[in-house]
Order: sequence, then C-alpha cells, then structure tokens
Amino acid sequence: MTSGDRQRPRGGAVNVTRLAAMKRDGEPIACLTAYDYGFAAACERAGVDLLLVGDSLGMVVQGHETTLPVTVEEVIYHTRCVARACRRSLVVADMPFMSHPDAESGLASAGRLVKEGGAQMVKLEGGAEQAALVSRLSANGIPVCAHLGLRPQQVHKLGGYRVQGRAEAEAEAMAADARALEEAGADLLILECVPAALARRLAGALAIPVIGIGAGSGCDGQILVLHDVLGVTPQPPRFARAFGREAAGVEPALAAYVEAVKARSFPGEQHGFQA
Ligand SMILES: Nc1nc(=O)c2c([nH]1)NC[C@@H]1CN(c3ccc(C(=O)N[C@@H](CCC(=O)O)C(=O)O)cc3)CN21
Ligand SMILES: CC(C)C(=O)C(=O)O
Ligand SMILES: [Mg+2]
Repeated sequence: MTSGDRQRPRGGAVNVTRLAAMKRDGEPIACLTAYDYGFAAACERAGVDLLLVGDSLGMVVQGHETTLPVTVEEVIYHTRCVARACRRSLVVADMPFMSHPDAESGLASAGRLVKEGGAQMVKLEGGAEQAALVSRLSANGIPVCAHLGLRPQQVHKLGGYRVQGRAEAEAEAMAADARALEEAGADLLILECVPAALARRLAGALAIPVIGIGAGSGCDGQILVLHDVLGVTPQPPRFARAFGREAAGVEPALAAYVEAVKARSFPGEQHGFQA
C-alpha cells in the first residue's frame, strides 16, 4: 500500500519547478517510458529527466493491440516497480482508459497512482473537456501532464494511429485545448504525432514545457517508448529512433538517446511530420 520514502522530495531531483526552469533556460528535457525497476534504474543512470509509466505497457509489456485493456491496478503495480529505482528522475503515471469518466472518479484514480504507486505526477489524454479534472487534481496537489495530438485511448474513434492537427481547424482547436489545460493548472504537455511547425508554435506560445513524440525538434523536450529506443519493437512508429541498434548495449543506447536529445540532434527531419 505504501511506497515508503519515495514520497519525500530530494535535493537535486527533477520536479515541476526544475522542469519550468529547464524550459526557461532552453535545456531540452529528456524523457522515456519505463515499466520496471531494472530498466528504470538504467534510465536513471543515463540521466533521463522524467520516466513515464505509460499505458503503452498494454502493448509493449502485455502484448495487447491497443492501450485500452490497461487498468489502474496495473499502472500502480508498474509505477511502484519504477519508483523504487528513481532518485532523480520524475516519476509520472499514465491515467488509463476509463479511469476518469468524470472529475470525481478521476481524482480518486489519480490519488491511487500517487498514494499507492508513488507517482509524482499523473498524465491524462484529452483537451478542454478535461480542464475541470485538471483543476481538481491541481487543487489537491497532484501535478498534471496533459496529452494532446494523437491520443491512443481514442484509437477506435480515430480509426488508427495517425498524425493529428494537419487541418487548419484541427490545429486551432489543439491550440485552444492547450491554452485551456494550461489555464486549468497543467504543469506539462505532451504532443504526440503532430506537424513539427504546429508543435513548435505551441511550445513557443505556452508557459509550461511541451514534450514531443513525433512532434519535431521545436519542443522543450522529447519522449519515446523505451522498447522503441532499445530497438526491440518489431515495427516501431516512424518517429522513433532505435538507439539500441546503433549502440553496444542497453546503457550506451540510453546514454546516446539522452545525449542526442540534449544536443538537439534527435529528432531529425525524418522523425517528424510536416503539415
Ligand atoms: N511501441 C510503441 N511506441 C509508441 O510510440 C506507442 C505505442 N507503442 N503504443 C501506444 C502509442 C501508439 N503510437 C503510435 C503507433 C503507431 C504510429 C504509426 O504507425 N504512425 C505512422 C504515421 C501515420 C501517419 O502518417 O498518419 C508512422 O509511419 O509512424 C504512431 C503512433 C504511439 N504509442
Ligand atoms: C507514448 C507516451 C506519451 C504514452 O502516453 C505512453 O507511453 O503510454
Ligand atoms: Mg499513454
């Protein structure tokens, strides 16, 4: 039930203040997903700033075709495993599909991810319609990472995993959603699979850091799925780079990813989408 000393803030650790300072100072924020203790520890040693216990675990760990079957209980379990490895990296837990059909149930689910999992922030997919939940979480001391663009929990509504925000009206709606989420108290925003120019514009317009995945080089940081970086995903998304196929081992691969993000040499043109 408890996650022990994981709840205590530590000097030098990444937190929301540090993330805001990194945006202000122009230091790219290097993020990865993690699902277990061993790989989280390797990511931590490689200098990854933020570890997301993504509901992508349904696909890369459990072998499902979508993220939809993942439960709060499962995210708690993986978050506890990851949190035990983290001293410096910020631990973020994904709110799974149907864990927040309304603000009250969302607050309860997020509270469990923090209290039982040891998460320091929760992430949730969605736009302005989630603003009420975001402000409830904020008011209760739970930092929030919002998630716009491709939202894998909408896969059945979208009819597949594809680029979002190419049409002018879609781009404007995304910008309005981003503003609403920031105003509601979101501390961070992930943009997934959006044209590079739109992501660059949003990162410039928002006060909070914007982390991209398939969103070009104009974001304040980058995130990828760990398995894609290690090169163990048979058919990874085009925006991923398999550092593990270029490096001699797991630790050099993770270090190369962090170095490439910090040097802004990843993502390249070939890892992004144009309008
Ligand atoms: N291994 C893995 N990596 C991910 O990044 C990831 C997951 N799983 N599971 C959850 C979601 C699903 N994601 C995906 C999956 C596939 C594409 C994909 O195939 N995209 C096409 C572009 C399609 C288009 O042009 O509109 C591509 O070529 O990459 C994108 C995001 C991102 N997330
Ligand atoms: C790809 C990231 C952003 C995610 O939501 C996940 O891993 O579940
Ligand atoms: Mg997710």
